[in-house]
Amino acid sequence: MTPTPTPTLTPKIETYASREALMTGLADLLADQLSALTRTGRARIAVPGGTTPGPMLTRLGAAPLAWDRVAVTLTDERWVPTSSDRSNQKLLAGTLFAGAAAAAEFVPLYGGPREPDDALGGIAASLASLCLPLDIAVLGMGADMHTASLFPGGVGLAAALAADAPPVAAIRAAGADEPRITLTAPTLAGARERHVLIAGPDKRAALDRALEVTDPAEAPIRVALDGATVHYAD
Ligand SMILES: O=C1O[C@H](COP(=O)(O)O)[C@@H](O)[C@H](O)[C@H]1O
Repeated sequence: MTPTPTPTLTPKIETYASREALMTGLADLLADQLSALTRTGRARIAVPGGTTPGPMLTRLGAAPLAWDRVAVTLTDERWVPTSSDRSNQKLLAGTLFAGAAAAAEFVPLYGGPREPDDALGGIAASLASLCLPLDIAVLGMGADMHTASLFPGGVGLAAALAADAPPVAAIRAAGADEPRITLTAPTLAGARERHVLIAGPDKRAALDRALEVTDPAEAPIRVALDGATVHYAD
């Protein structure tokens, strides 16, 4: 397995005056990009879960665009029932899909109650037919430099970082409370547009660290940074 090479990276960094401006600014930018895509065809977007993107997803989901031409998936999912507060799918239900975006086609990454490894093939096939290649990937990042569920030190990380990795992989990591399923490095890097959403000085420091190291296994966010725009507020 050959790791995805990550050269010197120089993402564009957009700094916003406040978190509110960050959420609004990124949501409006994504709505513009999706609108442009749906004017001539279909659009495919992956969005993050976790604690940060809720307000951005709510505003994006209310945008008046042709959502029936948009396929949405997650960058990653926690392997928990969709009723769990840990579920990224549940987050989307209460934010993005609470608005006009309910008309979009959603491609879930959770396929329980099986083990994630047993569900990967079916999920990869759904993604390939409905959502890949991605037009837009919106990513979060943890202070440990993980993105999606590509956790440093995770079991399954090397396979998920490989240049020839399938679209999704299962990950188990000390930093994750439950097994995860994640879009892999080539799937994320293959998105035509990549936006990274981070808030707070801890994550800004983590981004700076990630730009200094060379090994994506140490700083998995690196797989998405080449040509990406990082959207940041304190
Ligand atoms: O576990 C996850 O973490 C990252 C970062 O989340 P945050 O809570 O620090 O904003 C997120 O992007 C990912 O989708 C999520 O599953």
